[in-house]
Amino acid sequence: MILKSLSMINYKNFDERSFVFNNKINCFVGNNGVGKTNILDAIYHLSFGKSYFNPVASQNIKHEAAFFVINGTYEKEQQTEKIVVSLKRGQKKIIKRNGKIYDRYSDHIGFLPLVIISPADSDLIIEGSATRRKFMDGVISQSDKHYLDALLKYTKTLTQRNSLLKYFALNRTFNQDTLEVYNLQLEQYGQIIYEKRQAFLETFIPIFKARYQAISSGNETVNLLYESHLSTNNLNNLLTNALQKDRALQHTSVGIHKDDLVFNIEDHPIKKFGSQGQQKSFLIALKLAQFDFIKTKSQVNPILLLDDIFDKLDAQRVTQIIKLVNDENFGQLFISDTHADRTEAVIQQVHQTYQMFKL
Ligand SMILES: Nc1ncnc2c1ncn2[C@@H]1O[C@H](COP(=O)(O)OP(=O)(O)OP(=O)(O)O)[C@@H](O)[C@H]1O
Repeated sequence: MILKSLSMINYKNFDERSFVFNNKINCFVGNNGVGKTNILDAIYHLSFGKSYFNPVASQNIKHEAAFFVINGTYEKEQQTEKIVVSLKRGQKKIIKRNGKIYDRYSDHIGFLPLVIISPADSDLIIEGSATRRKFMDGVISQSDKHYLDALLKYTKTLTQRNSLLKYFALNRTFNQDTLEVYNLQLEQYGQIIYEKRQAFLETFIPIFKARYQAISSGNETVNLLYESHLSTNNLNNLLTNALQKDRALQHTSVGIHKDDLVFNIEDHPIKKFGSQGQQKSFLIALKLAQFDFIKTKSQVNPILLLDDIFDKLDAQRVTQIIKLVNDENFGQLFISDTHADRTEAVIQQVHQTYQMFKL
């Protein structure tokens, strides 16, 4: 799968901009703030229908403009695929494939597999469990439609159940039967998600460990541990046991929306006990394992976006990573960096064709 060309109108700091890409490696170089990351984010938009960096959709429209349009032309399985993502202020986002609007955004997820490695990934270590669930969801959803479907239904039911708990509290009323309807739905979808997360990690953890060993210089052991309320009991029982607490809190305190993925080094949390270098290697290993996993599942080489990669790693590590992906016949790579010379020196070592875009 190759992204042949990209054009953007009113996307973040760009008025109008078009690029025709190299089939292998593309580098965006320029000073801080010229919009290198924004271009990568536009490519991310074409795969996921949203920004990797800014969850508020309207903030991706150029200041003072009324809309943005991102247009990508891909070659996939000898077919040309035209993807358009557009947003007008105050309206719903539109995603089109070959002129046809998707009824549901989720139908598009996984069609153009993509992995991004960015300095913002450190949130996975620093922030709360939601970012790590989002990571798991992102990896699994790109190769499993049933997972995404169960996740969307679970999230919708959870919102409804929470609204009901608020309604009960506000109106000093309670109805077990109505709540039970939601409990059963949460149990049904939650069990699917729990089992799929477990199965995913069984495959993913060995890949991740191998990637970490390959890119780290040390011999330390790393691990990922899945934590879920559902490992202790089924969700219906958990919801029943938590009823008084949930009524007091006016939201649902147990379920797979509280799952976490613990990042360990030598059996201790990497957040507290990992060095800067170990944390960086950990994050890169996670993302490369994501690349491997999606590639195996979807039989497509995901597009790989390397944002500001030198911010995380020294030139030797960067070369190692690019060689690694190159050796394994990767698809297409997009890199952003402030220094053209540094990037070019690394790229030339992999003996691939490439294109530099100076911004
Ligand atoms: N909605 C928007 N409208 C206009 N400009 C925006 C919008 N959102 C972001 N920007 C601008 O985009 C620029 C940042 O772009 P980007 O993060 O892509 O830079 P970069 O080239 O990757 O920089 P760095 O090397 O520092 O990472 C900033 O100048 C910011 O003000």
